[in-house]
Amino acid sequence: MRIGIIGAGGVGGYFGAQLAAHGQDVTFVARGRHLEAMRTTGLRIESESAPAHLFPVDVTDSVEELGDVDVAAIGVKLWDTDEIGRRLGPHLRPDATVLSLQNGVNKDDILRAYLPAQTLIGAVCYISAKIAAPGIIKHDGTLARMVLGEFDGRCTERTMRLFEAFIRAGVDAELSTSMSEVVWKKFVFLVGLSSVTSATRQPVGVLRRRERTRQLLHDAMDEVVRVARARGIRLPSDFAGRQMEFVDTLPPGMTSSMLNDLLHGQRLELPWLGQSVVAMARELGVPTPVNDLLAAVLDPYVEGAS
Ligand SMILES: NC(=O)C1=CN([C@@H]2O[C@H](COP(=O)(O)OP(=O)(O)OC[C@H]3O[C@@H](n4cnc5c(N)ncnc54)[C@H](OP(=O)(O)O)[C@@H]3O)[C@@H](O)[C@H]2O)C=CC1
Ligand SMILES: CC(C)(CO)C(=O)C(=O)O
Repeated sequence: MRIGIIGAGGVGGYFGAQLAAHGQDVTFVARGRHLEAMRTTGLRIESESAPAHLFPVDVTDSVEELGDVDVAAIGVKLWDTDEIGRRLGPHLRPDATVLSLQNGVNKDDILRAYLPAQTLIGAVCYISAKIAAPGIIKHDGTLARMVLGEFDGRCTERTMRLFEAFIRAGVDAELSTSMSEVVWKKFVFLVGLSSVTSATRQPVGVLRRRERTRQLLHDAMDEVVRVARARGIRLPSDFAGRQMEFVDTLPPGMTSSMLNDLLHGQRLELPWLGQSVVAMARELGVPTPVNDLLAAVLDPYVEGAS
């Protein structure tokens, strides 16, 4: 398969490198010093479970050059989604497949505005990875999970081909027939984890060990479950409790991509995560005092360090 990876950061760089290292024809779109390093020294994945070094790397700075790919996977931060959709849409083949590796519950709606309707499939990934230095992606722990599926629940040849490509690349992949629930389940976990790790500047091991922060994490997730249920998403009412069991399996040093951005003075995805929960909850009349407070505490950092 000819695969374009737009945004070669923590997520795009990791999954793209694994696909390329296992036989797929991958072109990355990158920019700045990361692009230069990928051109000169390649793309290195530092990982305890799946280290890799691609050299040479097929990399460009032009989204428009991906016009003939079979699959385009989007791995930019949420604030760059509109730009990517606008640039990619007119160049895509009508039979291409697009998947967003991003977080949040409105990533696919943003893209739908720019892409031919049939191109988009659902995707949700679980991984902790970041650009450690130009050309180098650091994968923390061993979690590398990808859930894929058509939004209408059908099992199609294209989702099957992609699923098989991820499995061959060593990714813990799964095909789902209920992608909107999958997207919301990740959202519940991520909103809680990103807001609480960022507000406390602490990793998951500390948060789950201390009674108060454990309760805070549970309650932040539980409010998102209430918002989801008020919107008609079929999540069990005790889903936050079940997510705490998942939290207990994570490596103690794991944080979140938002805390990584905060510590590096970068913009935060908060408007699409915790702050969007607060906005949805207001419309629905669902009380979310924990997320209101966390969103307010993090608000001064949303635009990054000036
Ligand atoms: N990191 C993680 O562990 C996880 C992240 N996610 C989600 O995945 C998404 C991506 O996050 P993450 O991988 O951390 O992000 P990163 O910041 O690590 O990577 C994004 C990359 O895309 C580049 N980029 C943005 N726009 C363009 C463009 N027009 N042309 C070329 N390159 C571009 C950025 O460059 P520049 O730096 O110059 O902006 C950056 O190198 C987010 O929605 C995040 O929430 C999901 C699961 C886990
Ligand atoms: C919590 C985590 C690491 C899980 O994939 C994530 O999605 C993020 O921090 O953006």
